[in-house]
Amino acid sequence: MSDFRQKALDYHAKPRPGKISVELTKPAESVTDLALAYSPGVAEPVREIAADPDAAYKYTAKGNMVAVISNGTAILGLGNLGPLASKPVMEGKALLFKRFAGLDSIDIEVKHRTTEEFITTVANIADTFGGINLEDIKAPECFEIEQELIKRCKVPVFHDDQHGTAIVTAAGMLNALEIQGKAIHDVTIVCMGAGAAAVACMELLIKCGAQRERIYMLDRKGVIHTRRDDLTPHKMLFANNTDKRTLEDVMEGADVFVGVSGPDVLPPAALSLMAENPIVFACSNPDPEIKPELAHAARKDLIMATGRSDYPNQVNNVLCFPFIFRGALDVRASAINDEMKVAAVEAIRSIAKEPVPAEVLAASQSDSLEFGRQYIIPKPMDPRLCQRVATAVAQAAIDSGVAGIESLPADYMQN
Ligand SMILES: NC(=O)C1=CN([C@@H]2O[C@H](COP(=O)(O)OP(=O)(O)OC[C@H]3O[C@@H](n4cnc5c(N)ncnc54)[C@H](OP(=O)(O)O)[C@@H]3O)[C@@H](O)[C@H]2O)C=CC1
Ligand SMILES: CC(=O)C(=O)O
Ligand SMILES: [Mg+2]
Repeated sequence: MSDFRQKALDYHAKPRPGKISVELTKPAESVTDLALAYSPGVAEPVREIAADPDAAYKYTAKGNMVAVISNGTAILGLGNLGPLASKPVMEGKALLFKRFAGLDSIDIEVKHRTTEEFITTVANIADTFGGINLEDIKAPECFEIEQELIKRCKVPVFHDDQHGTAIVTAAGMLNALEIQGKAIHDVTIVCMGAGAAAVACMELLIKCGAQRERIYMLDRKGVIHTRRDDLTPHKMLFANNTDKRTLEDVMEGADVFVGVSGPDVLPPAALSLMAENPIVFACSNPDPEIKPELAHAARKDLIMATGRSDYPNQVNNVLCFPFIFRGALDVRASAINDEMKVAAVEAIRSIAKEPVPAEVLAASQSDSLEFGRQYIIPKPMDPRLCQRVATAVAQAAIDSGVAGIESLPADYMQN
């Protein structure tokens, strides 16, 4: 067994299994404490909530609690390994919610037979939480699941692999294009993968100015084009009227490659076909579409990003989901809308252009980080992410009319 594999297993197993636990926020030592916490005192908030459901935000942990919910059908790039096997990833998301945004979070892995059964299960428990983060649910079911849950739930529902990934990809891409001297309107984009992350990333890049006709999307069968008769409705949105059929066909002259598919599917030789100053986001986890060492050996003029923590330029939804939920929950937003997503993109990308605090350099084990090819996007441990992204998202929720409060407190995110 490799050293790293053993270390990762030990990290999860010791000193106690798993990565999260529950902590108490009130004293529970004496009979007086118990009389308040449990019987008879607990009856008072019960009566308040029965009379007014919003009182749950005042008397329970609901307003600071996110459910991370999966069925394990697209666990990272590992595939459909079932709900229980997804638990380490979902606990990991809970760890990140707490560590980076102070949000309490619990993982829920759902076994189900039909899509409707999954939707009903989540809808039936949604009121317990301030928000629902859907995770690692494969396409195409993820699209129906998210849309239906948004309709049925009063709290924000957000499929992280779609929108968290899209927000971070757009933030990193806009910066990378700026560094490479390219305009988003003019670039040709190859997107390897046509699932949850791919569709949302390309739709958001289009909202940011990319041209749909200049995007070539591929699935396991190759280029998605108008003469294919096996396309789902979401793939159809990206069907090109083109004679190009293979990865090599579309990489010829391309400016940008975005990989949200699987490991090692981009051969180094394909990089030599790309235009000058190309951008490669190989975002599949844990193993990218191409290893950065191979990509840099093939192209010296490249900007390269992966989804991993152990290479420069980590394009990963961890830069978004803790903070977008922090902002949404703090203003009791009923939804996470496009205005909030765009606000998150701008807030994330702006941080990369500013000097990096010493604590972030230390945590990143770097001597220096400066906006450029090796630093297009902030590091997850940058405390400015929580302040700036949550504030921008909360304000956008208020301005777009989905918040439950009228204005942000003057000292919001000041401490
Ligand atoms: N860095 C980040 O923040 C994130 C990275 N990801 C990564 O993106 C990948 C996809 O996740 P997600 O969209 O949720 O999963 P989905 O199951 O929804 O979609 C997977 C897509 O990838 C395609 N695909 C898989 N293997 C290949 C291959 N060998 N060649 C071409 N296409 C392939 C599938 O093709 P087909 O339709 O033909 O089955 C499908 O369209 C994962 O590796 C995941 O780790 C996801 C979210 C965030
Ligand atoms: C990062 C993430 O959510 C994924 O790879 O699925
Ligand atoms: Mg995921």
